Amino acid sequence: MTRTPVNVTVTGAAGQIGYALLFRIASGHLLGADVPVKLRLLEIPQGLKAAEGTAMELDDCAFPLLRGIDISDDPNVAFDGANVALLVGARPRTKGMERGDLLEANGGIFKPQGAAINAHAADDIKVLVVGNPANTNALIAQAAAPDVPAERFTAMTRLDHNRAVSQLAQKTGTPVSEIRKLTIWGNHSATQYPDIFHAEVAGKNAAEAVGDQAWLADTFIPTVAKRGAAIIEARGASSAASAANAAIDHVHTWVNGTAAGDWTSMGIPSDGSYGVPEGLISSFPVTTKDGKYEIVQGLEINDFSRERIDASVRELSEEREAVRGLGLL
Ligand SMILES: NC(=O)c1ccc[n+]([C@@H]2O[C@H](COP(=O)([O-])OP(=O)(O)OC[C@H]3O[C@@H](n4cnc5c(N)ncnc54)[C@H](O)[C@@H]3O)[C@@H](O)[C@H]2O)c1
Ligand SMILES: O=C(O)C[C@H](O)C(=O)O
Repeated sequence: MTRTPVNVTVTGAAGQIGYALLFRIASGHLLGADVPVKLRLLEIPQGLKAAEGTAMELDDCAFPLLRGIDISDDPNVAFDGANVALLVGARPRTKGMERGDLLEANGGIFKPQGAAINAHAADDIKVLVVGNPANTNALIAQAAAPDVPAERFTAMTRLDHNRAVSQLAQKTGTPVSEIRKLTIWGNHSATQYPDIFHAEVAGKNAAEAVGDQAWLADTFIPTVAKRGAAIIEARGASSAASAANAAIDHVHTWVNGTAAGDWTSMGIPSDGSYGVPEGLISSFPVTTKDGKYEIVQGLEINDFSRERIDASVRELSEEREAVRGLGLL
């Protein structure tokens, strides 16, 4: 039986991340090797021509799973019937800029997009916000979509998760495939907290395997938390291929499930777990199954972790207040 194609809307399709992302969606990495997709690309008017060029290249790949590409500068058209929405289009951070500086510039983009999702997306819509500041942009879009279940709006911390896995693998001389149960808590920003106290390296507790508190506090955490800025400094542009890869991982895991004995990190609306105020879109350890996620419960949080989780969550609360003040919530 031929499966109905899944409509995947990508905003900012002509940008750097878009260019790295679209080809992988079309080749089956987002949803699975047997799932046909239709791409709906949203750009601003100045980006339409470049999006058309990318669409020509997508055609030229003759991807068997790609069943159509529509391009629009109207969110009401681009989100019509969307099953998955990847909100990438935003203004990227440039050298010396903190993510907070972007709140006002990008807030205006996510409110109308949330409203268009509310009015036109399919009932099973799943939204991933990549554009920064991702957690608070997701909150803005969610607030503008009162008819969509709040938990369908998520923000990307999978890139941070993958960065942390890689750093830990390198430190312990272990393959990435042997690292499990790592957690990113809080905001996708320099305050995020990559937590290895419950992680495992080849089945052993990661903090014990590392056995080096100074490395954890002074090297690992800052390296992961400031990796985005380090990439901007080195490349002169923000991370693109690794961000696209993380977006693929986030949605693939959400739809297809986490492996037994492991979890992942997602920015999701808090239900109050671990003392994170309800409603903030904060990163948590989650397991996924049948297209739904659940926060991993019952983890013991030591003082070192508590302090860092609280600091990042405080920043999220401040961002929420700031966008409230701007009338975006
Ligand atoms: N969450 C993460 O881990 C993570 C990682 C890397 C980058 N990012 C963020 O992703 C975003 C995109 O990065 P990029 O490198 O692709 O930037 P880019 O500037 O190359 O591309 C952004 C694209 O978005 C388009 N755009 C702007 N406003 C739009 C709107 N209202 N509707 C549709 N399209 C719109 C632009 O025309 C442009 O083509 C940035 O905010 C960046 O900071 C997030
Ligand atoms: O840090 C940035 O501004 C880009 C992105 O969010 C990243 O983490 O690479």
